[in-house]
Amino acid sequence: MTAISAATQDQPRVVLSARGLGKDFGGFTAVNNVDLDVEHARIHALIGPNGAGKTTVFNLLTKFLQPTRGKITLQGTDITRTPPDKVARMGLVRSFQISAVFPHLTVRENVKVALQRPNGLATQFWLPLSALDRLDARANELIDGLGLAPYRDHRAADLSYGRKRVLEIATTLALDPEVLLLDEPMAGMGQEDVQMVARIIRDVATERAVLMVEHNLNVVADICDHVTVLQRGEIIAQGDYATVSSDPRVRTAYMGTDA
Ligand SMILES: Nc1ncnc2c1ncn2[C@@H]1O[C@H](COP(=O)(O)OP(=O)(O)OP(=O)(O)O)[C@@H](O)[C@H]1O
Repeated sequence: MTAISAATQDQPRVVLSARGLGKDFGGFTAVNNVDLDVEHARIHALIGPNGAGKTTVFNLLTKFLQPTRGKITLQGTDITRTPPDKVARMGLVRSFQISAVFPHLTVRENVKVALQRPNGLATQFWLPLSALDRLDARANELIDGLGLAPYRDHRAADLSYGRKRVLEIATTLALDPEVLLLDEPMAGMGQEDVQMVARIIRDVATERAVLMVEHNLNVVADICDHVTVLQRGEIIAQGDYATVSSDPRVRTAYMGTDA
């Protein structure tokens, strides 16, 4: 590799960006003046105490809520007024947790159903065998890549909680997103599942950007490259975990003290 191409690879590439983002609900400002840059091949955490505005920021970025103020760009394109389905097709995909998985279908069937969406195959009544073969190959690739191979023919309902989350991530990856938004991916999990899902998120992020809301600060410290801390709708700190966790404002926000 030449020095120039190595340098280019090391350059952070911003794929999702927000400037001056704000949301008012009636007279109440839930999010104010949020600037955010989410980079390719990085895991970015959005943290903050309850009611800080994390979910609202997620809803604004994915366009489930219309911003009151500010601008959002995805790969350089202004998406501030773009509807959510179009934003998803442009590569910004949000995980919808287990509800996106059909419990009575097997792991393989769930992934194939998800794969038919981006390919537009679902609208066809029957498919040439070659198309089905391609679908099978891609489904197997996703299943193997996420460590679900031993459970390929298990019904989703019979999977452990952690593996259901992994299957849900697999169905999201079927859309081949450039930016993956995960809302509390570790919620309700035991330690073993947390470690498995953390490993998978790290793998997933080698080829795309991940933005996640996460309450488990051990996970954030472990796998996140960049952390944005919100409090009362505003950013109070940004940087790597070591930087934000030693920030007195963050300590006060979490503990009620900076001691
Ligand atoms: N649709 C709405 N109408 C009015 N207020 C809202 C609405 N959605 C959120 N809020 C308020 O905005 C603030 C931020 O809420 P949000 O759910 O974004 O916080 P959060 O950081 O995700 O909290 P948690 O960690 O508890 O999920 C809260 O005070 C909440 O009550």
